[in-house]
Amino acid sequence: MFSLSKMPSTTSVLSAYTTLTASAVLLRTLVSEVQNMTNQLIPKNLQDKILSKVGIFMGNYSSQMTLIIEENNGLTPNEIFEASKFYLSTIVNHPSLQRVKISKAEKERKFSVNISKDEKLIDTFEGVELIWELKIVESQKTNSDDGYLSLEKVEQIWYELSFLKSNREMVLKTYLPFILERSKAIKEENKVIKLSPLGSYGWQSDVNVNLDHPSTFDTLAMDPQLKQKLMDDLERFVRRRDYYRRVGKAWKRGYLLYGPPGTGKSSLIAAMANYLKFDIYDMELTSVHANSDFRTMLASTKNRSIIVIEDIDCTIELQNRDDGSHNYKDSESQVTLSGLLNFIDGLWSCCGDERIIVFTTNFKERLDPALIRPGRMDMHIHMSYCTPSGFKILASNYLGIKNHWKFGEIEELITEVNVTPAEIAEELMKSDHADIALDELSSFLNKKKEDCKSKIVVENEADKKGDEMNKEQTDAKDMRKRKGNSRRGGRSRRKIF
Ligand SMILES: Nc1ncnc2c1ncn2[C@@H]1O[C@H](COP(=O)(O)OP(=O)(O)OP(=O)(O)O)[C@@H](O)[C@H]1O
Repeated sequence: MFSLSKMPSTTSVLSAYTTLTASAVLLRTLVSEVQNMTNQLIPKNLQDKILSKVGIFMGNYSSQMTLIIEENNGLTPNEIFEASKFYLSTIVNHPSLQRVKISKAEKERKFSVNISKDEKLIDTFEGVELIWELKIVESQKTNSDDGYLSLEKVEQIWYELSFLKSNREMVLKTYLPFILERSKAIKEENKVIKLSPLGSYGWQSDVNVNLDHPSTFDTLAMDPQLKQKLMDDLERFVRRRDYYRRVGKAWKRGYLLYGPPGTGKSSLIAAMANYLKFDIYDMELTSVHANSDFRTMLASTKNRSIIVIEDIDCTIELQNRDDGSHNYKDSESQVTLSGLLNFIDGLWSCCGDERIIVFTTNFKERLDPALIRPGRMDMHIHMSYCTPSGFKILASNYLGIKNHWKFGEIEELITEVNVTPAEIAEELMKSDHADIALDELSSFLNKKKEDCKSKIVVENEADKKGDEMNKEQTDAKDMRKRKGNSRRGGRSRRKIF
């Protein structure tokens, strides 16, 4: 029981306090001495390691600090959280981890792995130990939508990043920026390229699909120099952000791909998208009803994308709509060539960065000169019939061979006939055995050559017949003229109409 007689006197309390203070001073001096000796004897890195261990086991939080990285920054996503998630997924094979979270979205190709709740992952950066931990707290929120009360599960998620206070500067100035950069690179590597239709309804996220087109510059059969030129051009384009700003040009580039059907125009677009990791918007001009739609469509596309208008020659009536012969009251409610040109390089085309516009056509000569004049489409790329070097690429793709005794004969035939890479690809796919497939191809090419010869003979004969008929007609005309003149007796020509 508490009694006043047992209370210590003021003098004894003061004396105890003095003793304690003296001991504290003594202890501080001792600690400082030990610190000095330690600094001289033990390297800084090792000291940090020991301290961090001591900190963990003895709960000495004074030497440690923890950064809280929440999922959201108010209403917007927290970029560091996202980056940390990507980064941690690349180091989950660390031996310090016992449990790893694994998942896969239906449309994704790869598993996604990450640290699981309350699991500690120790990363080492520039010799410093950094301890990551994922925290999840579940709670329930009451909703009162439509007058009904319902309970909603809410998850609060954050990462805790702990390290020694002495490394604070390094973490903020080097480690976190490194994570941001690294996650950007990983995102790029794993990016699934999307293909979306683009019509007057704008871009609809629910109709986009993963591109999943296997075409790459390696698999494309096209003139090697042209291929290299295009790849260099694309690379220069993506790294020229500052250049475009400096010269006052919108950061976009236009390519016109032309050539016969089956020469690889669509495959080239897919190869470009795979190379740059750009999404593709496939614009359906037939679904555009008014010039004003172009603006909505442009605004709905994302940066780092390729906008494709295939078979632009099929929309040739645009030319007539715009040639002034039609007196449209309101050009905004019509689709006109000038509307399309505005879409390509007008003011609205400048909203957004790293945009590529690609037109394809089988008939370049049918296009309105305004569409292809210099400066509008930056590069015109001719996709030609197959060449011997193109055939070798296809043989390597389809049969996995670099050489074969039949190559010489086939290459010669290819220079004699117009054959598309698509036709060659189809023949090569007929068998897994190189001998059989190449035999098929050579018979196909020989037949094509024969057909071509007989076609030329028929055409020549038709030309000859035509020439003869023309000659007969001209002779008859001359004859009639001569007769008429003699009847008129040199009178001046009468106007018939
Ligand atoms: N240059 C090429 N290199 C590799 N494969 C090609 C090439 N050209 C065509 N092919 C093959 O032929 C198929 C059809 O080619 P693609 O659709 O790319 O041609 P296109 O020129 O776009 O034809 P179209 O004008 O009819 O749209 C492709 O899937 C591909 O397998």
